[in-house]
Amino acid sequence: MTNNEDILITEVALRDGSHAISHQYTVDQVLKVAKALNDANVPYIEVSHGDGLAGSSLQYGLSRTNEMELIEAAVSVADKSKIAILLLPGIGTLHDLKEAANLGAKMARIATHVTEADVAQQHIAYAKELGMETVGFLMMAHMAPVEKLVEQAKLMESYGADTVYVVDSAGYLLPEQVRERIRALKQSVGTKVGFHGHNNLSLAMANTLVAIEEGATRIDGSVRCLGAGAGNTQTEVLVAVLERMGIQTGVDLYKMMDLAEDIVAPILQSPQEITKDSLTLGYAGVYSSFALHAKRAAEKFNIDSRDILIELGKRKVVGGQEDMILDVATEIAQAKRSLVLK
Ligand SMILES: CC[C@H](O)CC(=O)C(=O)O
Ligand SMILES: [Mn+2]
Repeated sequence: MTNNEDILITEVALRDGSHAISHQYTVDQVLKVAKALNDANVPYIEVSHGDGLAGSSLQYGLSRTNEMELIEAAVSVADKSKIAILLLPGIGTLHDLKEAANLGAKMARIATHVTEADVAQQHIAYAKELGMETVGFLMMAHMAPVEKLVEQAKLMESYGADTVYVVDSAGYLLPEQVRERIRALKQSVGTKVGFHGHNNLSLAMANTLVAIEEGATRIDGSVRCLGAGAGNTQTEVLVAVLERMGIQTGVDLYKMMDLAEDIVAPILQSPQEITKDSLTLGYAGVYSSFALHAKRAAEKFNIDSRDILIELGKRKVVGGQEDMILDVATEIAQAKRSLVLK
């Protein structure tokens, strides 16, 4: 490990948190957050649209600022931290990856649905060619049995991933489910293993600690829980807990607390809480980034957003199927109307 730390944290508020603020980051906000994270010795800072490079679109939500400008801003203030980007093959391209690398991004996290690692081959290989550290990011990890996850992680490894992540995109996994997944990966792949949690069932911290117990050494967190849904494992809290457990992260706790309170809290449109919508994401196993889309659809059709999310969970909708949110909302509204007319 670099820096003799036990756990290396990747701060995701400037990427996953983009979902929570409808992709409205400004250069000034990114400069301030990235500088403070760098000063607090956070090893990796992820910066991208919430849905990864080139995510800015009507389907996923338009960014206020071109993400390449945000990446450039973060790189300009990070002399210790490395800037990471997220890329979902099919949304981001090799061209986007190259542009980010040219701007100084040092880590490429290539994200696929948990059963679709094969679409990451080109992107992982190209990131390696560009000299970047590479992560295979297996999203919606609850949707595949452990053996399938292992098979997909092995594929990511064969493409050149330095680390493979178990990504609990819906915040659905229970601690024992995290345990069996991380344990299986540790037994079968030679890469480092990481964990990315969401706090929709208030289990992000517990799940992260179980992941660490089973040998995960790369952990994602979002300061002030600034991530999709109820947010991720809260970085400053994680640093404090690990410090008490005698586990070194190298991150300065007071500086993280100050950043959370003074810089990040004012960026939030509302405090990150486990609301009825985010709780439903975790309960139904739905992508955390769907929360705001479902809320808007519910308002438009005057229906309960929880009904939309539960139905999306039943249909096992995955990332990239955001258009289904409106379809499901329309169907629920029609069914409601026909009930009234009967
Ligand atoms: C849509 C990409 C997604 O937000 C990536 C991620 O953080 C997750 O799956 O949890
Ligand atoms: Mn996430």
